[in-house]
Amino acid sequence: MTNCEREIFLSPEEMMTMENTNLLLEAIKARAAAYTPYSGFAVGAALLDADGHVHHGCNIENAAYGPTNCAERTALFRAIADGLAPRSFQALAVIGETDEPITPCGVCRQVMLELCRPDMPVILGNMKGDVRETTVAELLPDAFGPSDLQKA
Ligand SMILES: O=c1ccn([C@H]2C[C@H](O)[C@@H](CO)O2)c(=O)[nH]1
Repeated sequence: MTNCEREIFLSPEEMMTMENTNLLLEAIKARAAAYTPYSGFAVGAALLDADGHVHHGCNIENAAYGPTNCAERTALFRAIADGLAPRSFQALAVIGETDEPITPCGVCRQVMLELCRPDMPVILGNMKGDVRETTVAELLPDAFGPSDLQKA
């Protein structure tokens, strides 16, 4: 057996790290499309669906500021508009040029809770390579969510 033929076995932790890295790389690709004439702060998001497909999102700013859409919501709304089922997603990665791994705004946290399962992993990164993994529920404790209206 040559070195090339030898199989490489990865531990579950190593597999997880690889999947997170891949999704963050997709978020970096998504970030390239950011429209940020006001803040100059580009953010990218990548949403992994149940079939393994990735949906890109970027922030899209507005002269009136308020209508600005964050990268996270762009990815989620795009996937829902494309017909994917709410709460069917596997993971969301987000990246921006922050000192620590980027942390989503409150509006995006509420939208994540609406459209993702509470235990869905959220992988947060920055352009220096720092990474933090959390979940939708951890990002929005004590939340008012779909179950409170019993329309989930
Ligand atoms: O998690 C975040 C944080 C901020 N932004 C955007 C909103 C705005 O366009 C810019 C500055 O807040 O970054 C995101 O897209 N996602």
